Amino acid sequence: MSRHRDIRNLNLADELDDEALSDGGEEEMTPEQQGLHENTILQSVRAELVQAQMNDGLDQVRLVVGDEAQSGLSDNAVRDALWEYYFDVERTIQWAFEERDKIQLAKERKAAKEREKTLKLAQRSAGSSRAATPVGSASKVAKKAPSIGISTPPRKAPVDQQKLDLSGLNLDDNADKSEVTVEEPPKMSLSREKVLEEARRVLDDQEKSAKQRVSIVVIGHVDAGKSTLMGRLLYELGRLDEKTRRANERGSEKIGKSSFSWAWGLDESAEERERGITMDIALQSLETPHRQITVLDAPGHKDFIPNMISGASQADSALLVVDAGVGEFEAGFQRNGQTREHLLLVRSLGVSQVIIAVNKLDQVEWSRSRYEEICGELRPFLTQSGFQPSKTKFVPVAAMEGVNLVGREGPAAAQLSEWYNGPTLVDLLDDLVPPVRDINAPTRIPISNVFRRQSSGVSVTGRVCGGVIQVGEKLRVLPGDETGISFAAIEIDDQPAPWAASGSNISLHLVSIDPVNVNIGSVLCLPTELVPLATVFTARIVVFDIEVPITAGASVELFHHSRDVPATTTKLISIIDRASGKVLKTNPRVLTKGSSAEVQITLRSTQLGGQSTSARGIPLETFSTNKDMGRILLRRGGETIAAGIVLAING
Ligand SMILES: Nc1nc2c(ncn2[C@@H]2O[C@H](COP(=O)(O)OP(=O)(O)OP(=O)(O)O)[C@@H](O)[C@H]2O)c(=O)[nH]1
Repeated sequence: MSRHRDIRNLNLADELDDEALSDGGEEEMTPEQQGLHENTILQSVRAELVQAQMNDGLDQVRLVVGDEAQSGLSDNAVRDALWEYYFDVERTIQWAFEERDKIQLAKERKAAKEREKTLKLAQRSAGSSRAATPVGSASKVAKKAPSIGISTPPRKAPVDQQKLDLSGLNLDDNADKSEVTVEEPPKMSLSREKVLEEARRVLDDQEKSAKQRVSIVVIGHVDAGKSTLMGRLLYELGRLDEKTRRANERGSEKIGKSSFSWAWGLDESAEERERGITMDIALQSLETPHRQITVLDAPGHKDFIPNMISGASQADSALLVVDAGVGEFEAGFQRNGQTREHLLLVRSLGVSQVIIAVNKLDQVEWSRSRYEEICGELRPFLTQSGFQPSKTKFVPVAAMEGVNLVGREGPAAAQLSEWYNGPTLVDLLDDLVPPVRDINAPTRIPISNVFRRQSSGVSVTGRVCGGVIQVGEKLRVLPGDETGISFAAIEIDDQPAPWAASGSNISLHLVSIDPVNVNIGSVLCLPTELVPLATVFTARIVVFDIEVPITAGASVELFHHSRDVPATTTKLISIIDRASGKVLKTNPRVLTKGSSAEVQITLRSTQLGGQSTSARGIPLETFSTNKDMGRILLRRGGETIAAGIVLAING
């Protein structure tokens, strides 16, 4: 039986051969870019594995566990076995990442020690009685973290770095000659009360006069035109300069993908550009007359739904892009299409306002009836999914030609102008309702991305889900027992800020921390206001349109912000009437589609290298304590089966 690709046998030289894609391929990658590039490759390997597994996974598992008829195993048992297998693959890859990071860290520590030794020797031999200036002290400004997502286009790697087993992940001794600095945390400039006061004042002022901040996740079926739309919009609003646009045009033409040139404004990794699909969340910011908008461009392909969930959990609102093409809209909207799944997911994650851009109208000759047909199909589904009609807005667009994004001038828009005189996309974006910011709540920052640095510290991105933080403040990272970590810089939309309040999408540079303990899905909080760690909890869930019912003891994948872990629905407690909240049935045997239920969920232990490791608690809170921290999703076999809220932490 063909097992999954063993990543230790991958030929990185082949994987990295992206000369044709890189703009200025003769330049060597910086170690930071090399690290990002390797991450991109591992992510794509993971995607490939999942895809291969989903394609022939059931057959493969049948080979292992035996044909159903012979073994007497039920379909459910086979599916569970498949999921065990899937998690095994996931853990192996995770393990490779962690090994790479550990080795990198050990090297950094060694280099730092050697540096310290050399400094001491130098001082002694100079006979100086002065203390050495600490290297990389507060005055030495940390190098800017790469912006969020895989946004630095990788350069071609030198050939001798292009080998992969674990040593090929850029771990050989000669690979790292970068200077290692030890940064000291800066001091807090204001007391906590003062920061809260200032935050309140600034947010009030913003509400009255300045631009208010909102974040939006761009969702929709694969190839609907999400990245093209955002790339073109960035250009129209002056956020993408002419030079970059031309470079993207030339680059995409060179590899025969000229129709993706606008998408290159957001899809920046070589893998994404080569395949013509978005794989990870790309983060950008743009301004409309009254809004400062953080844009999270999500992947449409079903293999990357976990990344899409991570993006959606950081957003206040959604922009759904649908393809008006005949058969294309229908493909996205059918059962299992991502138009449906994405809408359900974002609503379950708390997003209540959505703009629907009906795209590629140029392909249907600007047909008004096609536009109205699509709006008519979507409206009832939006209402059923829990979106209020007043919070759903439709807009006809053609992303490639830039029609009705900021205006409707020029011949390309003439046919649309004959029947449409409503708002443009920018008008609707400018009207988005900003989030309610609970700045008095305990500080919570679920980490959505981690950038380990060649020097000291680690940069993370995430959304503040409650409270306020300021530069220099001590934080705790959970899970883990690392206390007293601190951060040297905050960025909001790539701009440095002294503090950040609930609802902001931020990038933080953490110092005085062992980077091994900072992972995607970890939560940062104040040491005085810890988040509970849960391995068992009770949740109220709504079951999606599934074919195989949920049973007690079923294996599921639990999603919470950017984390996904294996879990089991250990108890089906009751079926609830959605409208009245009354218990309809206790201890049901199964949960079928559309039902609302209370269940107990237990995190599962994992198998790594043949050994079972017990489940580690994840930072979780009840929905009544913090809405953003108390939402979960359940997936199985690559399908989202339920969404829910946490009612109680049981252990
Ligand atoms: N004719 C026409 N084609 C478009 C338009 N917008 C996008 N496309 C094409 O649709 C294809 C997919 O565009 P992308 O922007 O990559 O789609 P996406 O939704 O971001 O794709 P994923 O993120 O991978 O799901 C590309 O070939 C685009 O050129 C449009 O307005 N008109």
